[in-house]
Amino acid sequence: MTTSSTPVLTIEDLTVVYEAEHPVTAVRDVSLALHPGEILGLAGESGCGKTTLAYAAARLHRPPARIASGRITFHDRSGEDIDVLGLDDARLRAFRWDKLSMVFQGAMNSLNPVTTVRAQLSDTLRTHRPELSRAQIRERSAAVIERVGVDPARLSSYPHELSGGMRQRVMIAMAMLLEPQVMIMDEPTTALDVVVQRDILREIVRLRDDLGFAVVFITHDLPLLLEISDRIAVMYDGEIVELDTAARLRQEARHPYTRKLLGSFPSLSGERGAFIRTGAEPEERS
Ligand SMILES: Nc1ncnc2c1ncn2[C@@H]1O[C@H](COP(=O)(O)OP(=O)(O)OP(=O)(O)O)[C@@H](O)[C@H]1O
Repeated sequence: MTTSSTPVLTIEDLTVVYEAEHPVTAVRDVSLALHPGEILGLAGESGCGKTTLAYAAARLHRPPARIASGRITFHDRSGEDIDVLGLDDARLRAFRWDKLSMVFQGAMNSLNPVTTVRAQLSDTLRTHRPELSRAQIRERSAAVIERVGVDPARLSSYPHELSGGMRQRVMIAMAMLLEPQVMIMDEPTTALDVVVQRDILREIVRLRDDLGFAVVFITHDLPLLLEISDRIAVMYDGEIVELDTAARLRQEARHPYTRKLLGSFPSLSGERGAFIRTGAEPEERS
């Protein structure tokens, strides 16, 4: 997918510290530009700071995490530049889900167990789109649930009546509901079995193609990340040490850590997208 030159989100010199007894600088001077419609993969070993960066970008970090310095700017399609770190609580609530949304690992468990899928979707729509009529809310809820491959009859279901895969799809529908320009996905399918993961990932790529939102995608599955990402940022000890297209990283990774990371997957010469397009299993992807 080609990317336009004006980013949708820019992160500049972001530093995030956990103010524990021994403070940990989990994200160090990170700068990043996310372009409209691109899938940016975030790779790196456990503990390198991926989740901290993702949470901070959505301003979802909680104490002891503190943003020590940096700027996050959302370049809205309306032309307005939004200073994300400067938003007050009310504006932040309006910003989240609407402009930028998140799907985290296990997000499916954050669905409210005592309300139906329909009620959860319509609550969000009523809050953020008060101008919509009841009929429009019903229509939109059915359309979004269908888009993520769930039968709209399921709108009347409670979360416990759905499989894990379906619940995670509902969370993706929630994240897409207001047509945000950026979605941050941290291990969105990790808790699911491989076949369901593949179906959902294929769906995410297709939806991105249709709707044009940008995605920051975090997974430990490097082969998968290489296939679905337009560019990959490699993090090491809180810093982004390399950022390039998946193809170029495969051929000419400069940083020793990236080479080590790629070297640990000897069969990574497969054509990008084969897994998503054909559903080939990892061992067939050589
Ligand atoms: N609540 C916390 N208090 C103190 N340190 C923390 C806290 N949460 C995370 N850290 C530290 O911050 C660093 C980055 O953690 P983070 O979870 O962002 O890494 P990650 O790359 O997402 O790891 P994983 O891939 O395992 O999810 C690690 O050193 C971790 O120990």
